[in-house]
Amino acid sequence: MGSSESSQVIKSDSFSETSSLKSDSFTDRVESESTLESGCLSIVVLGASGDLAKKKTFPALFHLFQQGFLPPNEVYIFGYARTKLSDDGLRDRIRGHLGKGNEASSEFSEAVSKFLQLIKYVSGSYDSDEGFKLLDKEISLHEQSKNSHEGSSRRLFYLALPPSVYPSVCKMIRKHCMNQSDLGGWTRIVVEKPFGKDLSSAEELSAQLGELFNEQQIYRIDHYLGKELVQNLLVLRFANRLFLPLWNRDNIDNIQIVFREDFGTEGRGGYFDEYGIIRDIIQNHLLQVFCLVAMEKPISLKPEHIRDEKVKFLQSVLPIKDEDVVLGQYEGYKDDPTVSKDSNTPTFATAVLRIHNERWEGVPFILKAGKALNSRKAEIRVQFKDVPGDIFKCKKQGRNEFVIRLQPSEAMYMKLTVKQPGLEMSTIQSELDLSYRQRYQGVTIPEAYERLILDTIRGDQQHFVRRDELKVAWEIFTPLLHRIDDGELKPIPYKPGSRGPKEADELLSRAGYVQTHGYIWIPPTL
Ligand SMILES: NC(=O)C1=CN([C@@H]2O[C@H](COP(=O)(O)OP(=O)(O)OC[C@H]3O[C@@H](n4cnc5c(N)ncnc54)[C@H](OP(=O)(O)O)[C@@H]3O)[C@@H](O)[C@H]2O)C=CC1
Ligand SMILES: O=C1O[C@H](COP(=O)(O)O)[C@@H](O)[C@H](O)[C@H]1O
Repeated sequence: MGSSESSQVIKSDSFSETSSLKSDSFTDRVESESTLESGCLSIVVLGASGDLAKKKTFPALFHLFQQGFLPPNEVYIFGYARTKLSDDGLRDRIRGHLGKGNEASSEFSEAVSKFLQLIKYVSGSYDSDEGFKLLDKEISLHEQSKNSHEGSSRRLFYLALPPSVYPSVCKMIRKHCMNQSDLGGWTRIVVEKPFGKDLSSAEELSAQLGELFNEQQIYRIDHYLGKELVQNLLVLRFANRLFLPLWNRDNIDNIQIVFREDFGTEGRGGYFDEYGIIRDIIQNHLLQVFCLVAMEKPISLKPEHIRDEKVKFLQSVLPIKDEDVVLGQYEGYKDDPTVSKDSNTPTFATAVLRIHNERWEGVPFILKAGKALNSRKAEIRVQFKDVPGDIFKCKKQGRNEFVIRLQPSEAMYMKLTVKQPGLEMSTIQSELDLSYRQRYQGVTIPEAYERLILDTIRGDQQHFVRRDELKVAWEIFTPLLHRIDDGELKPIPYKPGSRGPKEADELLSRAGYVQTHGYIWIPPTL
């Protein structure tokens, strides 16, 4: 990319125009740099025949369409992949995945039909000129049909593709499908994880993409950053006086960030075996949550200020020691014909991360993720230190814990010791509970992808991973990953449907976590 064109694109991305797109995010009110534009918008889903496109990308686009964020007079959606399909063939593939519970209503069917009519399919390969020339022609036809002025149209390319084809696809987009940006138009690309396999491959990929697009045009998506309770973390920490004095090594003993799934790698064994649970979940999703839980307050909500703080925090993470890691592999994992018979790939991992900074020195952060476990949930568990001077002799009952349940049943609850109601002066464990289903009845929590795609259209990179952030994330995990790849660390077998290897619980208690016995939080029912 010529430098003048590159700077022109940056400039156009910071234009602020009036918009027909709805905008109600609080970041808009607090001096966000996100753009508000109108004009022709072409959304291109590359890999449209695939699993992610069908299950996440098209449904997210449909929900945005239903809410009026993708006005039919401005927006057209293109699916692109190698598979030979007609427009109707693609529509039939995705139709059944668009519902969110109200499928029976005629209003819903009407919305589905209108949405599907906005979709066109173009077939072509990922590295040949013809397919992308054809794609450009179709996009241009759409832009002309909307009387869009050259230079004012917007083109969003969503790469729902294996990362191995990112470089060739990006080259083709750059060569054939770029938009002029002189009237505020833009070209943006969204790339999925896994972004590389280790530090050097990620850096190589970043360099390849960096030659073609500038950082303002690249949206590295991590869908955990679009989850409601993840988006709430900065508000919770920095808009509540209550937490400010408590959120540090003086008060907090340990923090867990946990991801559990109650199913295995079904249907994705080939992909998973190459990557494993650390690359699939911990290095990206859990690490992003970790940043938001522990980073310092950004000077504003501008995307660069937030991402600067994340990078600074990640740079203070100490190298991970082998004795701070437990790996597991569920029994039966290798029965999948797409998985190597002598696979050393972990499907479970617990890693204790330690921070070298003033706030967190000595506080272990325990990142845990596993497939084929006994439940499906993701949560953050902040365990406070014991109360000094235990006059109620209640220490053994449990410590205060602040739990943020990301999914399912979004909630925040604080485990407290209270007086047992009645005549006796005895204590029990209870909770202050904010359960979203109960507190926000009738409010639909948007899907992560829905929010993040809207951000890409608005040009808000706050919830996307910056290149230097990605680099530090890989720096933290690459030495450990290489030791696993070389077979120096081996996963311990565990039974599907269990808690994972018992060694992980032993590591947890070595790190200082004290389990509360005889208490369990039950999500309130309506
Ligand atoms: N599926 C999921 O739940 C999630 C996926 N992701 C990420 O999203 C991206 C897409 O995932 P997913 O949809 O599952 O992937 P798929 O394996 O379904 O691939 C998507 C499409 O890419 C094309 N494709 C597949 N393999 C190759 C190949 N080796 N070379 C060229 N083209 C290929 C196929 O289209 P055709 O042959 O028609 O061209 C396929 O339909 C990946 O980066 C993945 O890691 C991230 C989070 C969750
Ligand atoms: O990125 C991925 O995430 C899913 C879990 O996402 P969730 O939103 O359902 O928690 C995981 O199943 C998959 O292995 C991984 O690639």
